[in-house]
Amino acid sequence: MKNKELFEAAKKVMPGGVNSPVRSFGSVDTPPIFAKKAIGAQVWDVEDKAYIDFIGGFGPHILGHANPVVLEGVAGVLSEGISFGLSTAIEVEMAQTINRLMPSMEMVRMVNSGTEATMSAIRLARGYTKRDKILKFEGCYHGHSDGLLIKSGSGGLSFNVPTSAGVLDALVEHTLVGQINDIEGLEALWARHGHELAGVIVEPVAANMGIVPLDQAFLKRLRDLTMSTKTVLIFDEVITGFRLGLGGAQGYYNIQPDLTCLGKIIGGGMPVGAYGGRADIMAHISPLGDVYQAGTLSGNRVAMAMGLNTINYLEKHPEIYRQLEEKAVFLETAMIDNLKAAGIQGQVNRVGSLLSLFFTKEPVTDYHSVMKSDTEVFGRYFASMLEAGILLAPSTFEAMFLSMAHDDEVLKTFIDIQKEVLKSL
Ligand SMILES: Cc1ncc(COP(=O)(O)O)c(C=O)c1O
Ligand SMILES: N[C@H](C=O)CCC(=O)O
Repeated sequence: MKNKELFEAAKKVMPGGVNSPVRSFGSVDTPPIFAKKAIGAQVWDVEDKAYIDFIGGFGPHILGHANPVVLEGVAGVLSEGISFGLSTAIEVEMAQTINRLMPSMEMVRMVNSGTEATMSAIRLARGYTKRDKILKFEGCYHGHSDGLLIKSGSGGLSFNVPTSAGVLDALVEHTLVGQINDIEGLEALWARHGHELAGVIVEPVAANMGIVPLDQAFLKRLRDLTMSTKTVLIFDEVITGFRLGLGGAQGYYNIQPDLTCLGKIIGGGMPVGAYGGRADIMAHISPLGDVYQAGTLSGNRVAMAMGLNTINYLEKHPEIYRQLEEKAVFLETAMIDNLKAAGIQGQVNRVGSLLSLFFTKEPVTDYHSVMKSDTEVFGRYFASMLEAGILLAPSTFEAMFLSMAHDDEVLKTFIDIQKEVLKSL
């Protein structure tokens, strides 16, 4: 079946024709493609058209799609059974590996998605502190658990439902919302509510309203304030974990949170999540403590094997992070040049191998400047790039992910195509 036929068929049996809203391409007003396969930096759709891919599965494929390194031994794992309702040795190895590379994660609990990780970390913060309120930041996305779907980023922002229907008012009431990079606002909020806060959750690099770097000074102030009130600081590193470096964003910024949430890369593309942190806090998780959290498929062997294959490779080849940085700087510079050549006022934001292009003349440093970017122009840019064989994430509010499979030739092809597309807008 072709893309169009599949979408028509899908819409009859799946809400919006998709299992995750962003995949509908709804916010860029373009019919979606259906993927058939992906290898390296390329994705093919069901009509066998090839695209250079910058979605990267929304983050896990740092080594490129279907990398043999990631898949090694997986067939053997499958043939021995993948979930037993019992613990397995590979789960211990995963926790030890995460703990070695991210020492703030003294204890680790595996779950099946980033959503589960953040939801569980919030519950733990509340159980540990015996307080109700939490703080999140406008435009940050932490998955789709009720209490975090408030002024959120990603699909919520793209589809204009940042605060979801169906979320209890009581949860909205207990979720305070701040602004990233606004130290004064943070201090004012702390003066009023600091002692009521169980936890603060933050993406240390905002990556779900496009890429918006957080100032180190802001993160540092957040760390100091949370310490002063014994509020649990939670870094949501579902995207940044093992992407900005082996030590994640916390290593990159040299700021240690109390709890960390991981996902994506640690499953090598399989459903996965993890949360972990200070042993004295994690000791409140069942069966040690009274904060309950469980999972039939948690720590499943395929996700553990593919995640460990990825992490072990990254650990053996730490030069990868320098190489990714070089690729990303090359791309960033060329994108800025392309914008100039086309006479378009735009902003390229980048942290490590995460990039964003915003169609706005002012620097993008927070939620409000993100919202000044022109989503209609982005829609036209997206559609023309797709037509020309470049697959971008289908929203201004999603990141561009680079992988080791994006070699010079691939990057140059992107740059040449982008130059022409920008001129045509
Ligand atoms: C920062 C962040 N946190 C949490 C999530 C939720 O992860 P998942 O989609 O695996 O539930 C995502 C992505 O979806 C994310 O980007
Ligand atoms: N921004 C989200 C994850 O990082 C996109 C994934 C999704 O919602 O399908």
